[in-house]
Amino acid sequence: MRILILGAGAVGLSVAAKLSKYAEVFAVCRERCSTSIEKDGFFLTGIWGTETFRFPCGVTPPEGPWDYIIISTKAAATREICEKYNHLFGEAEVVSLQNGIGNEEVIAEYTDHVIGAMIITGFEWKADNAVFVSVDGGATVFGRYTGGADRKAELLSDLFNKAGMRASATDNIKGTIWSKALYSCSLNPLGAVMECPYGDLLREPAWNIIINIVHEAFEVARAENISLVQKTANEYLEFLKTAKIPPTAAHFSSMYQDIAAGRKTEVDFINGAIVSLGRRHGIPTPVNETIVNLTHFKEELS
Ligand SMILES: NC(=O)C1=CN([C@@H]2O[C@H](COP(=O)(O)OP(=O)(O)OC[C@H]3O[C@@H](n4cnc5c(N)ncnc54)[C@H](OP(=O)(O)O)[C@@H]3O)[C@@H](O)[C@H]2O)C=CC1
Ligand SMILES: CC(C)(CO)C(=O)C(=O)O
Repeated sequence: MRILILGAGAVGLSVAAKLSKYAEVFAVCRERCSTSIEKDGFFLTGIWGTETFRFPCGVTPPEGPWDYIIISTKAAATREICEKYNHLFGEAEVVSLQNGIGNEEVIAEYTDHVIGAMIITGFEWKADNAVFVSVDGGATVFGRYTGGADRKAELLSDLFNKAGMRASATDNIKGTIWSKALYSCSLNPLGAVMECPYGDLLREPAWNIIINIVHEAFEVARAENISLVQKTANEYLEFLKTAKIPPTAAHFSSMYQDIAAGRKTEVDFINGAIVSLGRRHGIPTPVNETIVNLTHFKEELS
């Protein structure tokens, strides 16, 4: 199987490393990363174990055809990646291994072969050729975009499992992506602005804000006809508190890490997407809008 990973950073390089033992993989990454990886290998540490990997990577992808093309940039770069590399898409299944709402819609403008994914494992840069895998909030889930059972999504999930990365396939990838977006819009920006790990957000003043974020987002999800496992905002909040926060309680959000490193966050594709979809449906989302502004304010101050 031939797999191309486009925009390989903390997530993409780690996944490339693990898959490289079972498939022909090439990771398109920044030159600083490929230079270090070619010289010393790629170091993975943390809950997936400690191992050094060697796999092909660089700034220029080899020719296709590819079976799967995995996009693993931040959401803001999805269109740029599609513009630059859509000539390689061919019959490949193009997979969004990203956070946020809207990546699959962008990819679908360039190909009919779109697979969505939801990943809830934590990856932190340690060097240009080193990543620490910090937390595991559940299996990675793949599914045909926009829905339905799908053999190609199942095959990819099987390969991830074989390579030691917990995965499954779903016939409702939209619902799965939205469920992660609800988790991210509740915890990610607040953790960044307040500079605290997820576990601290269970304290009452933070939780009061999260209640409002989730209620607004839930109304938008309903207007978008998203099928979620939890049928009410309160049910989701209970799930967040009891099932999702505990395994990632010590984690500092990726937006916190982005701001600390002087990068822009993905807030526009998480809470910002709730705000813009809310506008489309005439649903007020003042708390999510405030969170977007607060996060941008924090980005500017840092
Ligand atoms: N890190 C985590 O714990 C998790 C992340 N996610 C999601 O996964 C996605 C990827 O996250 P993550 O890996 O952390 O992000 P990173 O920023 O570490 O990785 C993306 C990489 O793509 C590079 N890149 C951007 N554009 C191009 C291009 N045109 N050509 C080559 N390389 C390019 C970036 O370089 P540069 O920075 O120089 O632009 C960066 O190295 C995000 O949507 C994130 O929210 C989901 C679950 C957990
Ligand atoms: C690392 C983790 C599990 C927690 O936020 C995550 O999935 C993310 O940042 O998107």
